Amino acid sequence: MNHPAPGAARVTGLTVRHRKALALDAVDLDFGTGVHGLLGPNGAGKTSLIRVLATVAKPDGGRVELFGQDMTGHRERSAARRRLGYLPQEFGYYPGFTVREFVSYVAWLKEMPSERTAAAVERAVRRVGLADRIDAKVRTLSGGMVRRVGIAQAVVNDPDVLLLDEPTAGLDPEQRVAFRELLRELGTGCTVIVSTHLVEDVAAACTEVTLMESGRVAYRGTPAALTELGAAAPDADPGANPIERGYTAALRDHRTATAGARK
Ligand SMILES: Nc1ncnc2c1ncn2[C@@H]1O[C@H](COP(=O)(O)OP(=O)(O)OP(=O)(O)O)[C@@H](O)[C@H]1O
Repeated sequence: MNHPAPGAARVTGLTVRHRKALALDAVDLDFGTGVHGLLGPNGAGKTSLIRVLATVAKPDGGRVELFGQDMTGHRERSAARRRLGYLPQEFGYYPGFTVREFVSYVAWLKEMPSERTAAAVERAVRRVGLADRIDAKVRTLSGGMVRRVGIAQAVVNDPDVLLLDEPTAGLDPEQRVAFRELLRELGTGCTVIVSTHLVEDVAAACTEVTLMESGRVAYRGTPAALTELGAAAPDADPGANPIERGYTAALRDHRTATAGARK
């Protein structure tokens, strides 16, 4: 039997605890080229997974591999970080920096060659639609614009794995549409993992959906397959859009299966 080649980001038996809370419970996931939407209720474990993949948190159990390398060693983590882009859920920035200064600083942290930095910063800022504010101080920007600066700093090094934790929170509808287009473009050559509560972002931009629930993977498939699941659900909420119905149906199936397994 042929096994597909492992993706650029892979976790096996990944367990993360926060004091008594089990945030991830022996999760196995493999992410290859494309845009992967991470969905799930509050507290499902999405941020915990992204933080481990970004190498900012250590797992309590299991294995994390990026670019085929185990992330236990300091040297491997440092090498992987240069090829990662990461937008945390709560994104820290320096309000007194201009957009250009801040994104350049991140490029420097990623050890980008200095002769490439200026053009890469301009391109990243242009990609998020902030070219006209590049020399504005970050503190003078709106919340949605600051989020876009966060996306720009995450893509400045042309990462091979891009991790975005709720990137569309606070974006206006026009910017969300533009952002989905950027995601689709990025996903053609890179592994993008994006957590969101906006199920329609997943329908519009993702090649694969991973639905988390209570630290486990509840569903994995294409957005089209999730939509089909919703269409087949007997008591679907008529007010919900097709993929939202799929989301609800997949969660319900997972909860039923988990409750059945406990009996
Ligand atoms: N710093 C922390 N201290 C204690 N418990 C935590 C901490 N961070 C997360 N948790 C717990 O771990 C579990 C997973 O949380 P996580 O933030 O990964 O979920 P999430 O899917 O990202 O949620 P949300 O959609 O609300 O952002 C939850 O039960 C949460 O309460």
